[in-house]
Amino acid sequence: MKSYSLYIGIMSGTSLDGIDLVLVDCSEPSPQLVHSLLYPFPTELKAELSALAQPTDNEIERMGPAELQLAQCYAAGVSLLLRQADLNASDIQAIGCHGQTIRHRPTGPYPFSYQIGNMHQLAAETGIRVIADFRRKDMAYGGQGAPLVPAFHQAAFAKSGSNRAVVNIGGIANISVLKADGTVLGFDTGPGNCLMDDWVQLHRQQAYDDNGAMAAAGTLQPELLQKMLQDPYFSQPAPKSTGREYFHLPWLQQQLTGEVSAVDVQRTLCRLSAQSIADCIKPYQVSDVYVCGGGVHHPVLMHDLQQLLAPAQVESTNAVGIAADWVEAIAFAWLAWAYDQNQPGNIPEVTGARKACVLGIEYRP
Ligand SMILES: Nc1ncnc2c1ncn2[C@@H]1O[C@H](COP(=O)(O)OP(=O)(O)OP(=O)(O)O)[C@@H](O)[C@H]1O
Ligand SMILES: CC(=O)N[C@H]1[C@@H]2OC[C@@H](O2)[C@@H](O)[C@@H]1O[C@H](C)C(=O)O
Repeated sequence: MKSYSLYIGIMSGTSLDGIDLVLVDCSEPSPQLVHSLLYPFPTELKAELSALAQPTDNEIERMGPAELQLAQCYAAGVSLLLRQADLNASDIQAIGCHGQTIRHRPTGPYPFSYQIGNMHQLAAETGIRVIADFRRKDMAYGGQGAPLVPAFHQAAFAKSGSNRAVVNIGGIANISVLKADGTVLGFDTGPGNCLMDDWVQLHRQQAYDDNGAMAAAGTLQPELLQKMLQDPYFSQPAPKSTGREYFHLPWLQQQLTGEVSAVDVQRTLCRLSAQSIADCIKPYQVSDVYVCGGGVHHPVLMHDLQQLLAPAQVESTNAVGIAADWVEAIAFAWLAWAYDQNQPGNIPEVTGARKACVLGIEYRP
């Protein structure tokens, strides 16, 4: 009889579009997705997490209750996932939980990165071991603490004999270049969907530009694009990582000095994401580009990427059998598995850490 090694991955990313939960079988060399669900944030908690992602009033008093409520949501999501998969807590080896990033300041004299979520509460409520706090060990060795998914991308997508790229387009976008010689590069390229989300929220009160409709209605403004691309983050060398405390509505509003219509701004923001991603991949002459994260559902963004990266083939990770919506959550299940195997989860060449480390801390029920 086949034996399983089941891990749960939980990711709630910078878009705050909900909590991604996956059940993954790690008994095979390539982790297999067994079940998945998107658990919604209660409206008030979403608003509070969004507020905490920028400098705001009374942060500590607000963070405490927010991280407890977040853990309760994670636990409710786990309970639903187990019910739907007809499994018990005792069937699961561990949960790998990213937590919610509320601040990421990887540079300066005192770098730090906060992923909140009361992990003791999550372990207590689920009765399952939780592995969390994945970023700070890498930072203790001088790394950026991000991106961490390149190690998983290498395990899941690398192909000997060809240069491939994997692009995650969430709120922020990050790339992994998996080279034919087995080495890996990776970093955050800048905004993925976050500025487009902010803009459509401001003008149409929608959480995101569904199907890229607003971007499709606009015309690219080359001058605005060039101005935005002048931001020093885009030309900064790797290792580098960024977040919502940098690419946010005030950043965009600072760029908008002339008269440009709202739809033209949205079209240009879409190209900004595509162009900043493509500029980073182009030098490596990759044959295939696999895209994951919510950006795969934005046809204008995918079209721009294909146009800018041709002759490389741009497609969703679905094309190689890994569900594009769940790659990040699968990566955190895999990082929990890597913790149990005493296997490093970071790639020093990516994060800039002085050494490869086993990432995470264990919380026992
Ligand atoms: N149907 C759609 N049309 C257009 N855009 C979409 C669609 N579905 C999702 N998206 C975009 O994808 C985003 C969510 O992507 P994802 O869940 O990968 O982000 P995240 O994991 O929260 O962020 P990060 O990877 O930065 O942590 C949404 O905010 C939206 O901009
Ligand atoms: C600090 C933080 O939460 N960073 C996220 C964010 O979302 C995308 C990009 O910015 C990436 O650097 C990272 O997430 C993925 C999971 C990572 O660490 O690889």
